[in-house]
Amino acid sequence: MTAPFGARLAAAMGSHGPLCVGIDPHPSLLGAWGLADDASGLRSFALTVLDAVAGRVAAVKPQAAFFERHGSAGVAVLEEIVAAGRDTGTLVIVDAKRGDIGSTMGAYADAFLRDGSPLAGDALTVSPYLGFGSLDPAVDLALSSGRGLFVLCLTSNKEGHEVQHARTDDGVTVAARMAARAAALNADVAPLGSIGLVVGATVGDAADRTGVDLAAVNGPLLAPGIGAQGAGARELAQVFGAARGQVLASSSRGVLAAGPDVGALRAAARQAAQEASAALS
Ligand SMILES: O=c1ccn([C@@H]2O[C@H](COP(=O)(O)O)[C@@H](O)[C@H]2O)c(=O)[nH]1
Repeated sequence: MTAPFGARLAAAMGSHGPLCVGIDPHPSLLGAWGLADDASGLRSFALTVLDAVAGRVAAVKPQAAFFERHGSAGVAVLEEIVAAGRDTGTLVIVDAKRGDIGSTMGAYADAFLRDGSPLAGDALTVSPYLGFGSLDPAVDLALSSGRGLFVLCLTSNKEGHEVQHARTDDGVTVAARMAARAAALNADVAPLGSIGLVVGATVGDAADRTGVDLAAVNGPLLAPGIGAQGAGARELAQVFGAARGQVLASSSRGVLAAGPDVGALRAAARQAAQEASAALS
């Protein structure tokens, strides 16, 4: 029986520090690395990132969109990278941000969270904006298979407030409601629940303003926005406060820009992990 994702992530962050390296094969990065913008370029890019950081960081996060834009050949590369990442023992968070009505969500859960599925990593990013309950099939399968979810809560983009800061009839913000639902699923779990949230490192004091109690979530907090989107150590410390021990900082372009040299990528990831660790300790 696989240990729960939250426990596996806590152990990985304890061993390697609180950094997740995003595998985002942007066309511009492929070009800068001297690779073609096709499936073979994607494959070289992603395998190089794994070579550089697997076994050295807590997690990697392939961004599905950059693979899907190449159709079935790109999805086949994503499958290969998910398998290769898992073989190294480094946790794989598939960033596909799925969300749909419950019956269709069951199919997404099968694709990304079921044992034996070629797209199943250790965790999946999901969108709760069809209602948190629409995620039930993914929650059930994640928890029963030792996997995890990262539910979008306070996203790093500037438009996120339009939905996430809105208040429902009872005056509670949408973001706070999503966080409370995740907290209920993680109640009494130690050391960390498996239903995490996405909270951008760029959101400033949004958690306070929206009434999101990050520490009470008792689950991991995936924090994109480091590096290319402008956040750094100061922002990490400011945004997460008392919840800093739950944070998995995520950087894609900030690390990937150091490639294609494996040693340079490794050094960039090491530096990002050290900075995140110092900011969050
Ligand atoms: O709120 C969110 C949720 C997800 N992301 C994803 O993280 C990476 C960020 O890449 P950088 O190059 O480090 O900016 C990317 O895959 C996004 O889709 C996010 O940025 N914000």
